[in-house]
Amino acid sequence: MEKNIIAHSYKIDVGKRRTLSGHNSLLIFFTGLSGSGKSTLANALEQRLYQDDVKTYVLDGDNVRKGINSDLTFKPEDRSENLRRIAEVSKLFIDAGVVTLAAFVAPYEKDREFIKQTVRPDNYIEVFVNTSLEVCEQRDVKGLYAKARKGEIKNMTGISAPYEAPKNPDVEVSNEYGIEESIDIIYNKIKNQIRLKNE
Ligand SMILES: Nc1ncnc2c1ncn2[C@@H]1O[C@H](COP(=O)(O)OS(=O)(=O)O)[C@@H](OP(=O)(O)O)[C@H]1O
Ligand SMILES: Nc1ncnc2c1ncn2[C@@H]1O[C@H](COP(=O)(O)OP(=O)(O)O)[C@@H](O)[C@H]1O
Repeated sequence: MEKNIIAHSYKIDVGKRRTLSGHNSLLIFFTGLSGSGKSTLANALEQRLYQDDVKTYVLDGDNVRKGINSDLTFKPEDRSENLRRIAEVSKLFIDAGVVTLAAFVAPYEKDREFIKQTVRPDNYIEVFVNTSLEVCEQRDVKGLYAKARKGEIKNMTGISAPYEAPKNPDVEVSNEYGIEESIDIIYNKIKNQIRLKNE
């Protein structure tokens, strides 16, 4: 009992923590087809924020699907579970004051809405990387589209599984913009929501 009281007295309540200098609560969520440029843009934006001394972390397939979510496939229900866990992890990161950048296909509207509600809508910026299937397939960064066309991969988004395009994203970019131009667009959208270290 006493232990609980002591533990509680050391807890900073979330509202107070958010007023600490440099504390940020933001999830920048990049959605789009495989090869659309999500990871490239998330990492480039992270570099830009790094120059502002903002604490960041990038979540993507490389560090999530190979680790905490290595038990999941690309069936719709597993994608939902993948994104549910990503939402909960993002919530912890942003509660710790880290600007979190997430790059996932997230093809279903209901899963994206779940993420938004989990981190709270005020803390959520949706970036739709609207690169066409044609361009993604030409890039075929990981050779997945070729495999999907040959039937070697099932449930490939854009080929044999759907992508529900966001109807109302906060930001939309595409391959018509260069990488730097896309970063400028996204940065301008979020800069007022980022608290700088020395503010
Ligand atoms: N069937 C199928 N469909 C789509 N993508 C596939 C598939 N199989 C493997 N990959 C690779 O896994 C990455 C997508 O994983 P995500 O966790 O972002 O997907 S999802 O949000 O759960 O839908 C995706 O990474 P990115 O290319 O970075 O988007 C692919 O490289
Ligand atoms: N305007 C652009 N925005 C983002 N990526 C681009 C752009 N033009 C070309 N690319 C290239 O497209 C590829 C996209 O791959 P990646 O970022 O891994 O996509 P995703 O994470 O969506 O699967 C990279 O090789 C990147 O250099």
